[in-house]
Amino acid sequence: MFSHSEHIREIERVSRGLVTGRDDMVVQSWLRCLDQHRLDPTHACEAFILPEARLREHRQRSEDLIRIARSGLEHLFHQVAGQNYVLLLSDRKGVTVEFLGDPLFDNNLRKAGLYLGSEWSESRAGTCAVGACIETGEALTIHQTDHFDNTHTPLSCTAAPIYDTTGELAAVLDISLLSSPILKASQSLARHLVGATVRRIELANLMAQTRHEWVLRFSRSPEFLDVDPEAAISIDGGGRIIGMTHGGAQILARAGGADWRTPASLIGQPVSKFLNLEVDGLSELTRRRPTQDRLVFARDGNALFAHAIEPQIQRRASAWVHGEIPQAIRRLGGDTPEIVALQAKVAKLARTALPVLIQGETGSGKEHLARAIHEGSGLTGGFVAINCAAIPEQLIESELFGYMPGAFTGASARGRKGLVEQAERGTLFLDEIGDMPLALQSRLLRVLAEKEVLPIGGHEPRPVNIRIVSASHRPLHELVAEGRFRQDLFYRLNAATLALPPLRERTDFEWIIARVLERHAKDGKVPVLSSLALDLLKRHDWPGNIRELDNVLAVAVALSEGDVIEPSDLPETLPGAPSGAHMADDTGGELRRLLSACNWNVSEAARQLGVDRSTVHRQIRRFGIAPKH
Ligand SMILES: Nc1ncnc2c1ncn2[C@@H]1O[C@H](COP(=O)(O)OP(=O)(O)OP(=O)(O)O)[C@@H](O)[C@H]1O
Repeated sequence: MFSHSEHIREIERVSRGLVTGRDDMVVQSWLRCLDQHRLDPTHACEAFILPEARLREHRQRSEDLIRIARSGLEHLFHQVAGQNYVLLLSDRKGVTVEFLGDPLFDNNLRKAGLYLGSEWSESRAGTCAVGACIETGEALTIHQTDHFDNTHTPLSCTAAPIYDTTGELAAVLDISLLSSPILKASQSLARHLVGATVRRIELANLMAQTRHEWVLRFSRSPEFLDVDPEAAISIDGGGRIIGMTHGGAQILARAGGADWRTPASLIGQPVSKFLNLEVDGLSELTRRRPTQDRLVFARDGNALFAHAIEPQIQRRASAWVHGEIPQAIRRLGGDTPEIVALQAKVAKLARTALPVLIQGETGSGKEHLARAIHEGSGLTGGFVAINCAAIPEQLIESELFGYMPGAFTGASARGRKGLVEQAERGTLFLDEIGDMPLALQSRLLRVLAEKEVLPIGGHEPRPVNIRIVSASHRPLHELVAEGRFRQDLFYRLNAATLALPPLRERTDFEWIIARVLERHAKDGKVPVLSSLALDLLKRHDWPGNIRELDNVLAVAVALSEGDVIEPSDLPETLPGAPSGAHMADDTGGELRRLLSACNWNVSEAARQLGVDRSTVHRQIRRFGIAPKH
């Protein structure tokens, strides 16, 4: 048994530059303990466990990492079950934020510092696996008397660093034994297992963060490429590297003669600098081709098997199957060639993360289409809609971006999440985007460009992952030309435009009528139209589109005697009336009925008629219509 005094003597010899047979990284760590951390080997310290409140802060900061790492940790714990190993996940300060160990030994583990909240930084605990791993950025084993502090010499600990996708050290995974065989070599299997677990955690993290970009995975053997790749990088549409696992960073660094310890020399660089590959060539490396054909050459001459994964967004299990048009999108219309072409375009766009702009007259079904895009996307979050024309300008900001507690007079004490955050992992539908005030357009642009949101009164932007669908009944490019809409925002929103035909031009007019009639079934019976009534509907202009049709048929169903709707059940002004003229009946009876059905909400009545509010007001004055009290 190595005594405390022998241990101190060895450390002193090392400090004088003598060779003692210890691994070099242990020697370097002892020297750091003496010279930088000013620790005294004669002074043994108990393990330090953080108070509850501070531990909570550390855990909160590492929440995402813990979530991603957990299944890897559990899998590893399973692999070493029954061998008394303890697993610690520590943050980059060395604080244990997650712990898996046998509860039978709880007390002993806690005493030894193998516990939640223990701090294993080198400056606090002396040479230890977590601390030395943080200092060097490399996987290592600190076995028994390798520890600087005599308190920890019974332990054998193996740790590996976990890097984030930008190449910064984010955490350390440690696997420790309270008592172990004398030989350090006994821990080489532990090092191998920890290394493999960390590799999978980093890969899961890269995949979780990369939805809209390419991921390129590597392996030296074609057999393992698709099932357990060794490394991965993510690449944006312009061919620049935007993320990497540590293995990925090492491949790039080797290929480009750079140092993985300076990630800035890798992130943001064109992939072609490191690999004999351009972004256009990535589609050649997808699973569609046999693995052994997917060989990529690094600039240093090394060859690697590669697997490229196309940009995607997270989907539900029942996600879209290639080639099939989802139900929600099929419900958009009948099967005329024009509508089928529209459905096919919608289906293709739905499964991408591209922002879509919908243009179409009022009431033509823009929101209906936006919902179908959301449902067809397989996104796991919700559909959140905001009508920029319907809420006062000064409220749009807090509605969209939310606010912090006490951000302004009258703000709720708990603050409020904005619609942008409520749409996390889902779709934010911005209806009548043309009515968004210019000042807010810049803030929205920031959300889209930076993928983060800053609530009113907040200082820390929060990351968001949303899909944006916007709509306008006015051609947005005209508003841009008039200087009323920011051009840069227009381009951001308008990766693709979908133009909804007005009802009068729809080739599936009868299909739409059938759907609307189904909605107005009375006692389970779907009303039918006489051929004359259908003829009248076909000849009308429908300035208010499907919403107007819906309203007209609702009234007709209510007025009709039997199941058949006759021309007499339809508004007199219907056939072929030019836009807006159908309000101009002599008595204003139609308008009166509509206004009372809308609770005298003039905007709503105008919407249903497909005319301006001022037109409705003019007609109200003209006919002297007033609400009944
Ligand atoms: N394809 C469709 N089939 C059946 N009903 C539809 C269809 N599209 C829209 N509708 C119905 O038409 C009405 C108007 O649709 P929606 O609100 O989507 O239109 P909009 O263009 O967003 O209107 P606005 O311009 O006023 O915002 C709704 O009652 C909706 O259910």
